[in-house]
Amino acid sequence: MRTVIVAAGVVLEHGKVLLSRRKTGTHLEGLWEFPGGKVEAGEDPRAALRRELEEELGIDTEVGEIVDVTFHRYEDADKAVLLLFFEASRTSASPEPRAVDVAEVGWFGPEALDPASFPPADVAVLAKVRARLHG
Ligand SMILES: Nc1nc2c([nH]c(=O)n2[C@@H]2O[C@H](COP(=O)(O)OP(=O)(O)OP(=O)(O)O)[C@@H](O)[C@H]2O)c(=O)[nH]1
Repeated sequence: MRTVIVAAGVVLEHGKVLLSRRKTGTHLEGLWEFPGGKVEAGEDPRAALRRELEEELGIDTEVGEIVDVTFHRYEDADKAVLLLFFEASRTSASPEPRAVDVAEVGWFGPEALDPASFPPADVAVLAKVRARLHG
């Protein structure tokens, strides 16, 4: 089984977190997730996250500290993911997020962070993000 490295962003603004929904036809289609994607061979994970946020949501960001690192095996897809969740913030010049290459995008409060709507690999980080939103 191969392991893919994925960089995902925890973008908080005004007590809400930015989430995107996976497109139909992809692995885990329809679920909400922290926007991001695969780190390419030789790519700096923070640079990968900036690139993915630009490609998928059209936003310009600065990537900060690690929020969580998780590992999960998706037996059905015959792949494992090493997920690097980073704090990220929009630069002052950034456009508003829009669904460029995701099904949907939006800002959500803590009550929306129901693990049933997210990939199983996100359970631990969801608890941390919920705590940050309440804090
Ligand atoms: N961006 C993101 N990906 C996540 C999260 N949680 C999680 O399990 N993943 C998994 O990490 C992988 C992200 O890769 P991707 O979005 O670039 O890849 P993909 O579906 O196009 O994969 P494929 O090209 O292998 O079919 C997917 O398997 C996705 O299900 C999350 O919160 N954010």
